[in-house]
Amino acid sequence: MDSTDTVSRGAAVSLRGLVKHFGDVHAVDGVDVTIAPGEVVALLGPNGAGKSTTIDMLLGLAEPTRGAVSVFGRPPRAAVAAGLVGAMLQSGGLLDDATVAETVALFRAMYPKPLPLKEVLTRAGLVELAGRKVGALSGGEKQRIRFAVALVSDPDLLVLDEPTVAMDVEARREFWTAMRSYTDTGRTVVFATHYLAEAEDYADRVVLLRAGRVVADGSVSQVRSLAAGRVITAKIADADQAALAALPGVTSVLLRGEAAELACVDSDTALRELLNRHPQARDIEVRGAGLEAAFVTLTRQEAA
Ligand SMILES: Nc1ncnc2c1ncn2[C@@H]1O[C@H](COP(=O)(O)OP(=O)(O)OP(=O)(O)O)[C@@H](O)[C@H]1O
Repeated sequence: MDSTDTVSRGAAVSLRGLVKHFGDVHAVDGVDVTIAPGEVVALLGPNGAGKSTTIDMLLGLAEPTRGAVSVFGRPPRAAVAAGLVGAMLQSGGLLDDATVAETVALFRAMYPKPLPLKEVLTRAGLVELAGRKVGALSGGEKQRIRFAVALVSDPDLLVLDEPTVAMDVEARREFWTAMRSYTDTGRTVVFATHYLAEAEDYADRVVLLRAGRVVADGSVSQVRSLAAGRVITAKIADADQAALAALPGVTSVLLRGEAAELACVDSDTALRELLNRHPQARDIEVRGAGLEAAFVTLTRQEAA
């Protein structure tokens, strides 16, 4: 047994050299990620980055072209069959004529030791909707049913593909409160999202994907500082957009009259060069950039 095997045995999720091609499309192109039990991991990336394809392989819904997936040391399907994994997918079909309680009861019947019905309904915020027909619910309410279904087996790992996509701000907040009470019990969560604020607020770790590859992997603050770590603002007379953009350490420039805003991967080098070339620059400020700036820079850099 090599050291990688030792690591993946204790891991909640191990993705090794994972590749998925659809003809010429390299949806996932060599992903290596190990997730420890208890981690809450956000999968971030622009459209088509490979998030859903990765999740499908993680759940055993798609076979990798190459590479290996294990969940709690087992093949994904075995982990799912053992009730270790709960999933909330974008396309999960629901029966419109069944009530909320009937729907949850149906899924409970699939597992040997499901959570009590009342507890599932409470955790998913569905107690008041229990008797309602599924077809009469809003998009956000249906998402709560999908969350309940993901919880019925009392899984150790929850996998969520854009869980709050149809929810308004209040529903999203309630969803994450419910999720927090679940993760506080030490469960592992992997969620894909387009909302950077959700990754920032709820994930311990961010895995940033672009074109099927991992372009950043670390805590929110590590990923934030990896790319557009800093933004320099300054007033510069006779500034030239292209010349500023060509300064070492600068990734992009916004220029309005004399006011320049420089997104930087290396703000120390950029600032030295800026003052060298524009000694008259004034009102200089250097500040940290948000996760959104890092996201834009990292995904754009790779595209170039
Ligand atoms: N069944 C399929 N057949 C052919 N191409 C596919 C298939 N599924 C996904 N793809 C392609 O693989 C790439 C990755 O898609 P994927 O759905 O995994 O991305 P994503 O990051 O989840 O995107 P989004 O944020 O839009 O959901 C895309 O180019 C997509 O068109």
